[in-house]
Order: sequence, then C-alpha cells, then structure tokens
Amino acid sequence: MTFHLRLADDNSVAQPALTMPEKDIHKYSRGHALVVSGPVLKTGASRLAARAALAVGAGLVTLVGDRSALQEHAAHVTAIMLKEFDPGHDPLDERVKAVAIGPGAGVTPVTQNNVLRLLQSGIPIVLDADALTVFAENNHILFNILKSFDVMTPHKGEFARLFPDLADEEAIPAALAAARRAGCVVLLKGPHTVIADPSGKWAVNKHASPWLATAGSGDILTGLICGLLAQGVNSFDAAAIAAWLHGDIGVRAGPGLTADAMPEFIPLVLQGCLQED
Ligand SMILES: NC(=O)C1=CN([C@@H]2O[C@H](COP(=O)(O)OP(=O)(O)OC[C@H]3O[C@@H](n4cnc5c(N)ncnc54)[C@H](O)[C@@H]3O)[C@@H](O)[C@H]2O)[C@@H](O)CC1
Ligand SMILES: Nc1ncnc2c1ncn2[C@@H]1O[C@H](COP(=O)(O)OP(=O)(O)O)[C@@H](O)[C@H]1O
Repeated sequence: MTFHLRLADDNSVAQPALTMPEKDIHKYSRGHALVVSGPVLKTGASRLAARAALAVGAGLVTLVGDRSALQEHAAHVTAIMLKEFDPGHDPLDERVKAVAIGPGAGVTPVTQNNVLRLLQSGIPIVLDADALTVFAENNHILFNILKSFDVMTPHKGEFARLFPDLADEEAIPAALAAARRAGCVVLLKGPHTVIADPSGKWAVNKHASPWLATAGSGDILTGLICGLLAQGVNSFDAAAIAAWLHGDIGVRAGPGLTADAMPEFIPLVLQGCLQED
C-alpha cells in the first residue's frame, strides 16, 4: 500500500492517491508505530492518536506508558498493544518505525526527558502539544536535536510559545521560518494548515471544516502522521497527506463530530483515495 501526495498548482494539498496493499503484505511490513501515553487520568489524548495511527494503516500500534496509565488504556483498547515505558526499559526496537509524543503528556520534566531520549533514536518522531510546550523556555535544546525527518504539529498557541517572534507573521512564511530554525518539518494547524520543511518546501491544506475544532482533533492528526510515517511515507508527505485525510473526516462528518468518532471515518476517507488497478 502506498500513499501519494498530490499538490495543486498553488501548493494546496489535493486528495492523495492510495494504492492497494501488495498481496504478500504482513503486519510488520506495514510498520510498527509507538505512541507515548500521558499519565493516569490523562490517557485519552494519546489513545486517540494511537487509534488514528492504527486506522490509517500502521500494521501494529503500541501505547507505551507507566503501569497505571496502561491499566486505564486496557479498559478501552483491544487491537492496540500496551507496553511499560520506564527509565530502565527502552520501548524502541528495530521494528518501531515512528513515534508520537505530546498529546496529554504533561508539561513536566518527564515529558522533556522522554522527548530528548526519543529524538536520539534516529526514528521519525511526531511532536505535538505538551512535547512542544515543555520547551517554551529552552527551545534551543529542542532545535539542536531535531532532525529533518521529525515533525512538529503546533496549534497557534503552541507555535507562539516556541517561535514568539514569528507568531504574528502570515502562516506560510511563519511555518517556513520555523522549519528552517527548528530543522524539522513544521505543520502549523489552523483553518488552513501549513506544512513546511527546512529546505523551503511548503504546502497548504485547505480541505477541512470548522467541525474539526473540537477537543482531541489535533491528537487524531498526530496519530495519522505517525501511522503514515510507520508505513514509510516521507515526513513532509506524511504531514501533508495526514492534514488532507483529517480535513476529509471533518468534511464527511459535519455537525456533531467528536474526536472519539473520528477514527471511525478513516476507512471511508481511505476508500475515497483508493486507486483501483
Ligand atoms: N481527550 C483528551 O484527553 C484531550 C487532551 N488534550 C490535551 O490537553 C493538553 C492541553 O492542550 P490544549 O491545546 O488544550 O492547551 P495548551 O496547553 O496548548 O494551551 C491552550 C492555550 O493556548 C491558547 N491558544 C492560542 N491559540 C490556540 C489555538 N489555535 N488552539 C488552541 N489553543 C490556542 C488558548 O487560548 C489557551 O489559553 C495537551 O496535553 C493536549 O494534548 C487536548 O488535546 C484536548 C483533548
Ligand atoms: N476552524 C477550523 N477549520 C478547520 N480546521 C480546524 C478549525 N479549527 C481547528 N481545526 C483543526 O482541528 C485540529 C485542532 O487541533 P488542536 O488545536 O491541536 O486540538 P486538540 O489539542 O484539542 O487536539 C487541527 O488539525 C486544526 O487544523
């Protein structure tokens, strides 16, 4: 199964093309995605991300966290795997192809340490929410360690914390300057979502709906990006394709959409992208 990013002449993201999986595909060849859980009573956001990563096609998804957080997840998830993540127990192995961290993580030293440790792995990491906010006072530490294949997904508030001098710029130049400075792919969320990379490449996703403005919606986007990265899609394309797929959920679902319901729309969204042989 491959995803192809399609851009219109004005760099807006068009409906991506999806091909059928090869006949001999197996779950490990579809990629293993890992999502770092928040602590107990803050596990919902990471669970949303994990559900989206699995639905978009990662072969396996594991939520990693401490024991009490995993017990909470165990009451909710079935296909998603659970694994303890503690300082003496590295959750990464050669089969993990992408990691997401930040949703519900907490603005704490634990989150900061986890981010720095994961960024040393050489595996593409999606950083969202608290994984960004936690570096508001020392953004240089983050920028020094990010790689060009990592992806950050700030909303406007998170963007202003990391790039205060760019916060009042137009979204496209702001995202481009941020990507250059941070050295990674930056996806700046909003009614129009801008994707930029350190080389100056950019795209804008306008295929969306205000019904997406609901708690946990960004966590779903994080999971979509992570799930695409796990399948081997390059980071810029994964961010841009995920923005379109996420937008399509909003367009299809309309009123009453909640983040809990979003993963259930993903099969329909993918079906719409599928190219018949
Ligand atoms: N179901 C869940 O468990 C959910 C957990 N969430 C988690 O809650 C924590 C806090 O995230 P939040 O995003 O709510 O808050 P933030 O900690 O990012 O701060 C929100 C503040 O930023 C300002 N802001 C400026 N522009 C904004 C924009 N475009 N969108 C949102 N806020 C903007 C707001 O006015 C507000 O004062 C994160 O860990 C997040 O992952 C949320 O994702 C919501 C759902
Ligand atoms: N008015 C809007 N029109 C289109 N998309 C929107 C609108 N408001 C929010 N979104 C999308 O919804 C998502 C919200 O993400 P975020 O702010 O991180 O929410 P949360 O932290 O609750 O998960 C982003 O992908 C954003 O682009």
